[in-house]
Amino acid sequence: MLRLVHPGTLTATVALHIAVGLLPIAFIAGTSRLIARVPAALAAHGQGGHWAALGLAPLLAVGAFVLHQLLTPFQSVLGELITRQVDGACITRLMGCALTDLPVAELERQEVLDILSDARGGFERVAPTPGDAAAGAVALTARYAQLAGAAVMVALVLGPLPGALVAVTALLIRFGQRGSLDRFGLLRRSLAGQRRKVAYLRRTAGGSAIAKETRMLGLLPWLHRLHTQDARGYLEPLWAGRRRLLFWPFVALSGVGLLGGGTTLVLLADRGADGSLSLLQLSVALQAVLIPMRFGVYFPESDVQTRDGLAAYEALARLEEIAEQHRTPAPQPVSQPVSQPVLPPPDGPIRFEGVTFRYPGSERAVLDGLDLELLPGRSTAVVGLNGAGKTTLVKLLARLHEPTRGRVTAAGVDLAALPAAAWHRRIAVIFQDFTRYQLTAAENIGMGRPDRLHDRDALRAAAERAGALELVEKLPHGLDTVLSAQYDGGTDLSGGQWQRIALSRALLSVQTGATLLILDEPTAQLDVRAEAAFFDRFLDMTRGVTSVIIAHRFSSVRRADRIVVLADGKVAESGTHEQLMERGGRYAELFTIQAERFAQEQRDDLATHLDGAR
Ligand SMILES: Nc1ncnc2c1ncn2[C@@H]1O[C@H](COP(=O)(O)OP(=O)(O)OP(=O)(O)O)[C@@H](O)[C@H]1O
Repeated sequence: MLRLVHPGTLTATVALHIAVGLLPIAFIAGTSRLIARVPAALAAHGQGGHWAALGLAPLLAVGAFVLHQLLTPFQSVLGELITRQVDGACITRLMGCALTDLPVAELERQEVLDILSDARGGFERVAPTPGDAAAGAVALTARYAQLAGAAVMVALVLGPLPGALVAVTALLIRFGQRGSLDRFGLLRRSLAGQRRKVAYLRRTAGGSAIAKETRMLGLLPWLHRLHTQDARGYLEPLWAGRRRLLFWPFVALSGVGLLGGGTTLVLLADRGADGSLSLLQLSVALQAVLIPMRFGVYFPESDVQTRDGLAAYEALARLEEIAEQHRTPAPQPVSQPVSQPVLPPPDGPIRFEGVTFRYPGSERAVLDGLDLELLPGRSTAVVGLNGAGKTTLVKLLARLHEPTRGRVTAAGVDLAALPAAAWHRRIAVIFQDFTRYQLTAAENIGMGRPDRLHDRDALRAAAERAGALELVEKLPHGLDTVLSAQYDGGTDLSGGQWQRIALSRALLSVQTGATLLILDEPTAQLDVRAEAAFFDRFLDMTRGVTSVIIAHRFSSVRRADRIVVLADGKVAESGTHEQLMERGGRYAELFTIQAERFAQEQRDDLATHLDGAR
């Protein structure tokens, strides 16, 4: 991890810590010399020579003290610099890993989510970060420099054996405690799942979204109970572990410290009593012996930082390892030539060929031998009941998951053989839960093609095609308005307005090279009529583009070139609206039920309206 620190910063920090660590040793030397000179100064008192009798000792003591005070603040300044450098590099790696390198299937695995939560917790400064760990580790040089200085002083006064004794005692305590801390760190890591639950509840309860429901439904006591229960599930094993792994070893190690320190002090007292030590030696050794004794406590500048910060760094390293396992191509037999993936022509048909898909850890096949062809330049609407697998189909098409069996091809080329990034550039998707970035309108639209983010004409053209230009122009700062009222001059958008922005984003991709447009029910917040109008407009605007539209309400997509009904993991029916109605099958049945319900709702609305008017 220290490789992430700029060499100049690292060298300067280590040098500073060594200086700050050794200055107390110089102070001990100065004060001891001062004490030793006191009798001579007293003798010279009144004869005007008492300052001269003290010699340079006061200067050494005061100089060491003042310099120590002056340099100490720079320790935290340089420590902060190390923290920033390491965290900056790590956060870039974490973003790359979580947002692109890790396959989506991995991001849905419990174990990976736990690791991710630990890594993210570290970077969000919920716990010490890897940068804090690096700064804390470097800060230890001050402690060890001081220990070395103290041991040398004891050795000079009492001999090499007592010098070695104080050093070894301090190191034994230190490494004993470090071991305890590491074991405690492992326990903490094993509780990642529980910790994630508590963190989720705290984050949710701290946000504004839940406030309305909490008031309306009187959820507060229930939330309190849930929080207490989850917090106990996490904290009780942690506390028990702290007693077992930290407290009792601490008591035992304190005994070791007492033995080593006590032996040295007894030796010192004995040598002092028999007159074989001068006042200077006695003072030096007495003060020096106290320094190793401080190794009996945890170091506030380093211990928690290295334990938790390293855990976050290790979590990042494990995520990168998982991502790497997916990146490594399967070894090819030596006799077979390595084939380069060929990008399919953009105007070929896309086919699902006998595609079966199970989510990791699930026995149920969501798609079960599905065959489906998406015709180039035409719109295909995919409809079906809740849980029929419509979104799953989109995920396979977008290569966020790979089929368990069968394949998806574009112009005959298996998508699995293509680099995912190249395929992604061919697609524009609006997901059900598309991201509403708290950024400017320009950036929200420009996300469709980040390399065209500054091409205002392209952004406007996309907004115009999506019917969002008027909306954008009415914003307080036009395209530069932040789409969140939480920022100065920013504004919130309605669900429908957001959909238009998302559509502009997708159309920008199409304008600049994407050849397949996918809409996964981005109209959930619209009423029936608005949804139908949205899809009609969409179909008009994207004529000639290969598009896939997922919809709940059958009536909304009746104008699609082809409608596909998904059921039991397969295509149950397909055709135009008219063909499917004529056929009188599942589509016709569900369409009629939905149409009747809609007509009834309209009659009810009208009756309520008339009652109110009377
Ligand atoms: N990440 C996942 N892990 C395990 N099962 C999942 C996952 N995502 C979806 N499923 C399951 O797969 C099935 C199909 O889900 P999918 O979201 O594809 O349906 P859908 O037709 O889009 O439904 P809806 O109309 O409600 O959006 C459901 O039974 C769902 O529970």
